[in-house]
Amino acid sequence: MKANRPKRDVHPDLARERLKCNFNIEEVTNIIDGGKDKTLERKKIEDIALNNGACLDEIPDECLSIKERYENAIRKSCIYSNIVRNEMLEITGMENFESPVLRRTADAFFKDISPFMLHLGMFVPTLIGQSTPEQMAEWLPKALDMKIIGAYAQTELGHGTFIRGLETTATYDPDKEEFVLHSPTITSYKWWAGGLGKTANHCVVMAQLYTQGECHGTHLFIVQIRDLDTHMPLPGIKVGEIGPRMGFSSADNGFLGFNSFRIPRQNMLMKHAKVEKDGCYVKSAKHGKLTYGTMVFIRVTLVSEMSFNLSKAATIAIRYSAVRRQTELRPNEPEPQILDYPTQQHKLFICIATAHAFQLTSKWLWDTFQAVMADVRKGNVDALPELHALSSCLKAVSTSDALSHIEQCRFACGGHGYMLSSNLPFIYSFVAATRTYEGDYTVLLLQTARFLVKAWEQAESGNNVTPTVAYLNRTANTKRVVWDNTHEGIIQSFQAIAAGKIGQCVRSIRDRIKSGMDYEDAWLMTTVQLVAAAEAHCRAVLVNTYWNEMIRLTKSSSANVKTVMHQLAVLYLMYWALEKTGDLLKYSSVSKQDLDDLQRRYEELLAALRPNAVSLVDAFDLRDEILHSSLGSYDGCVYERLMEEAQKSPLNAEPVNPSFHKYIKPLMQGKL
Ligand SMILES: CCCCC/C=C\C/C=C\C/C=C\C/C=C\C/C=C\CCC(=O)SCCNC(=O)CCNC(=O)[C@H](O)C(C)(C)COP(=O)(O)OP(=O)(O)OC[C@H]1O[C@@H](n2cnc3c(N)ncnc32)[C@H](O)[C@@H]1OP(=O)(O)O
Ligand SMILES: Cc1cc2nc3c(=O)[nH]c(=O)nc-3n(C[C@H](O)[C@H](O)[C@H](O)COP(=O)(O)OP(=O)(O)OC[C@H]3O[C@@H](n4cnc5c(N)ncnc54)[C@H](O)[C@@H]3O)c2cc1C
Repeated sequence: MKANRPKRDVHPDLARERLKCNFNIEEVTNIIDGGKDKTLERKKIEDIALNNGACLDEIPDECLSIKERYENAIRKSCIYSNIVRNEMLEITGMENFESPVLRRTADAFFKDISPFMLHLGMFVPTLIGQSTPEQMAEWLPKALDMKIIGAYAQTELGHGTFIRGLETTATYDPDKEEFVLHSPTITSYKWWAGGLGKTANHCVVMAQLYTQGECHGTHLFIVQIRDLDTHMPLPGIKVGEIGPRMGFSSADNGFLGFNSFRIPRQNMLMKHAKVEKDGCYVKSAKHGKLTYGTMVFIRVTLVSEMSFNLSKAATIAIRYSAVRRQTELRPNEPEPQILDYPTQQHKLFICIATAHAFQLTSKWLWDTFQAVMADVRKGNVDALPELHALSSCLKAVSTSDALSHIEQCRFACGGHGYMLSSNLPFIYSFVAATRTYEGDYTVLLLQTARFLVKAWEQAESGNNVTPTVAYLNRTANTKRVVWDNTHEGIIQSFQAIAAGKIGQCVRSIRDRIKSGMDYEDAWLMTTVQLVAAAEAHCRAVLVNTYWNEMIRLTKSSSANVKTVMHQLAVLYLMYWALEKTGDLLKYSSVSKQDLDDLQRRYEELLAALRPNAVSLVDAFDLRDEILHSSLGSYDGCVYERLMEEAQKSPLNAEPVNPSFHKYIKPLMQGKL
């Protein structure tokens, strides 16, 4: 079902915008992609996906029933995974099966979510991260070759956050050398796993391990849940889909219950702990939380995922704003493009800057993750707490910021932004889920806060702390930092805010303990402040990393590219400084005059960026097939596309709907 769309001339307003561009777009694209070779590789992979059946559906997905939508998503997922398996992985290399480039081509097929996403997104990474070499040899080739399709079943109806509270049990039976999986209560039913409801025939299950009469906490097991031939659930398995959701509508999120269901001993994923044939439990992990590794991995990848989603929303809203005209400024003058309104620029330019900030930070985070994992493989887990703290806060803040900026993009498109054909509601509901899944925002910031409180205490007593909190060594014992409106000054102010807030948390906890509370209650009473402190730390990390990476990556760029990349980074610093004026007043010597100057400079910067705005989103290089938007296509033919999409509404298939004769007419005639 491939729709042939008419090729149109570029809207004159967009064409004029492109003539104003004063920098080399390709250079910026190369920076975002991570180098010229990476851009070429991405384009090659996109060509393969888009020339091989990426489908613009004749009937929009949103006009289909739940069942039709799922079936269409499965049809396309099969085509897509075949292309990934047979063609794309040849280019990226099998080890890069999770490359963001592959991920973004998937959007050419699915406005919503592929039911296979969690197979590649979590099942395969769990096999890689949690298996012994023998288990990997057994399962991984089958999974990569789509001979088995998996899900990640951790969350239960009763618990998502508190993993130690999960209720599913895996009890070892040494006589048969099997584990017996059981769901003892309704709340122990697995709930939410993507692809579990109808698609997966296997899944990774997190369950409480019992052996020799003792509980050893949560461990991971690989479980076949459906017959590979008939796809019927195996005896002892109760599986289904959880029902309609805000987004993720084609991902068949599922529930799963076990009735004394048996699996072989070898199906416990035994990289970090094992159960011997006789039932003896042996732990080899040097760190108690290594079984949570897949979650850390996904949290790391989500930062780049947020950059991608934000760049899509920004492209749609900025191209639309260049074409949309509204309200005469002066009598008899043409209505301006809405992009000329500084209020519109304020909503949208931060989205471009944030997409850059997240992209550059995500590459740095990925390198950090790889280095820590290499250490872990050698048995050194010293850097794991810092990685956990860092990935937790960056996941929380990037998903939360992306969500609010994407909502601003929708606001920026007025009524048309509310149309599903704009794609903004799909992008929004996808990103809304990311703020919750893989660790809720508040919960993850509280994890970071635990690390920060310990780091603050170390710094306070004069000990050196780890790199991402090194600013505490400088600022832990300082009251207020001297305000300086350069980029270094603003970055230092963010570090001072973070240090000030963490210090205030430590004092609050100590005061509460002094007044008779135990540690747990004192911590609990301080959690509102602790969340704010962890967020402030994350902002300090983001501004510092974005700035340093921007400088590093533009060293050999042309002058105008340097300028525009510099402008975006300064805009990012100023935007957040102005958002946090209360904190600046509290933790730096900033004056009212300084803040007024900052506001004025920010407004001047919006105006300076205005001529390059459309080209900056062109530099994201998002093809129309990936954007799926009536408002954001490269040619800017917004009104034609809106009308075209309206024609596809099933309600327009007939001039008069039967409900007129059945209900409305009798009502009009007083016969109802
Ligand atoms: C064919 C088409 C496909 C195309 C797609 C292609 C590719 C896809 C690629 C990318 C796509 C992008 C993204 C989408 C992919 C997948 C995502 C989709 C769906 C989401 C799936 C899920 O949501 S899975 C479920 C996730 N669940 C959670 O995250 C639960 C959150 N809870 C926790 O993480 C934890 O349990 C906790 C941290 C809240 C608490 O744990 P607990 O055990 O109670 O620990 P504590 O007692 O509080 O702490 C003790 C101690 O441990 C430290 N710690 C905790 N966690 C970790 C860790 N992970 N690592 C290291 N250390 C850890 C903690 O800090 C404490 O330390 P201290 O005692 O020293 O303070
Ligand atoms: C679209 C989607 C896809 C998903 N896919 C999967 C999947 O494939 N596999 C899987 O296993 N799971 C999956 N999940 C589940 C997801 O990981 C959990 O929903 C998430 O971790 C949050 O847990 P929860 O639902 O138990 O929320 P809760 O923990 O019940 O949170 C509810 C509220 O309580 C607050 N709260 C909870 N604990 C604390 C605390 N200690 N301190 C302060 N506040 C707290 C939270 O901040 C939140 O405001 C998915 C969820 C969604 C929405």
